Amino acid sequence: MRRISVFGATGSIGGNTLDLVARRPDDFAVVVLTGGHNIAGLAELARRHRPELVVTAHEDRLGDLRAALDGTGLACAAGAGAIAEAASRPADWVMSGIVGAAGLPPGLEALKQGATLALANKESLVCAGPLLMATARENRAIVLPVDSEHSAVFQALIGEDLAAVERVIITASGGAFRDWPLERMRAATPEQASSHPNWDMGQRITIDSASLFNKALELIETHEYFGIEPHRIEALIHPESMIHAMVGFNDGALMAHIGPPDMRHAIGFALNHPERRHLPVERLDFAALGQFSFRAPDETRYPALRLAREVMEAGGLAGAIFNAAKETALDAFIAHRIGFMQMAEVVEETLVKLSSTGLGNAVMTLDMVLDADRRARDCASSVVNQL
Ligand SMILES: NC(=O)C1=CN([C@@H]2O[C@H](COP(=O)(O)OP(=O)(O)OC[C@H]3O[C@@H](n4cnc5c(N)ncnc54)[C@H](OP(=O)(O)O)[C@@H]3O)[C@@H](O)[C@H]2O)C=CC1
Ligand SMILES: CC(=O)[C@@H](O)[C@H](O)COP(=O)(O)O
Ligand SMILES: [Mn+2]
Repeated sequence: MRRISVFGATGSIGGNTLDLVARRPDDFAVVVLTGGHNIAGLAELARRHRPELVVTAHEDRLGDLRAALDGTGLACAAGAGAIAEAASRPADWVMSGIVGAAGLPPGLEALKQGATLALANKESLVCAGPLLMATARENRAIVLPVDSEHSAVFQALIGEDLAAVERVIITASGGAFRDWPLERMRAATPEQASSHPNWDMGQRITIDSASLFNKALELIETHEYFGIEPHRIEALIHPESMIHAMVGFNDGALMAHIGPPDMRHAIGFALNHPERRHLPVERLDFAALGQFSFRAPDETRYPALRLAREVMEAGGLAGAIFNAAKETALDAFIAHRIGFMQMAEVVEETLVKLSSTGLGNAVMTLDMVLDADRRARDCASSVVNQL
């Protein structure tokens, strides 16, 4: 019986993870479930999976969580500190399914206690790739990528020599506005951006898909996780979202990972690793699909891709600044305070203003990352206020 914890249980990744877990009740014992504002959803999951501990991220919701769990005998806690502490509870496998930089501290705690970290929270690698990977190495823990493209690259690399990799192509659906002219994108609303053509995901990543900020994060994630040089990593628009990534080798071969847009594949691969087991995902009928299409992303429509390359070039704390500025800009867009294309302006201006915030020769620590994150949020907020 494997002991597993799910951070971000009330979200899209959390739901898909627990769907797989519920299909094999004899194989898993649930240690921790965490959520945020969705107390009713968290309590329902807790009643079904009977974890040792249930945690909400919000201290002021502890009373609500207690009431929702009344009569279950389940222990509960609240707050960001409680979430990080919960991650230090012994578990074999931990799903990192919180959205945003808030996923970093519990991910590090899970690695410190030697768990396998199934990493959906790409922000952890963007903000603190060197720290996360060093923490895994030092504690002989494993990080398994769950982001669909990175799971695809991981699978294409099994048995291969990284030195033989010439290029990695990660695909992008193009998001909600892929066929819109740029002028129309400028006036796009959060409601319009919150609808994904292929994937069923949380609102924040769905909007990031439309701006290609999601792909920008994923370029950095590829660089940080696999150690592949930035010039070898490409983004390619593939509207069908069936090919998730391709790895090109020095003999000209390309290994493509193909499957339906269903996160239960990438989550299930990490859950069953190192085995492969049956998963309840659709089997593709290529004759019925007919064809796949591709196009190059236009960087005037998607400045996020250029910014990601600048971030990879700068290294150090630039990833933490980039992510925090992006999260702040996204909040402002969702609140109708700035336009869709202005999100990239906020991020670019924050990167320029904080360009001297570096690591120097220092080794990255969580405190440094959190400090850069705070400064970037402050700076990006003042940029938003001036727009
Ligand atoms: N959804 C997908 O298919 C994919 C997602 N990812 C990545 O996985 C992560 C999760 O995405 P997704 O599931 O779509 O997001 P959702 O918005 O659906 O879920 C996010 C989860 O995090 C919780 N949460 C939100 N804010 C905080 C916080 N400050 N502290 C602790 N918990 C918090 C939410 O709680 P509550 O809702 O209760 O407030 C919820 O449980 C993201 O990093 C995303 O980029 C990567 C690839 C695919
Ligand atoms: C499912 C997944 O991994 C998402 O990150 C997905 O890639 C988002 O779709 P886009 O390709 O539109 O960014
Ligand atoms: Mn992805």
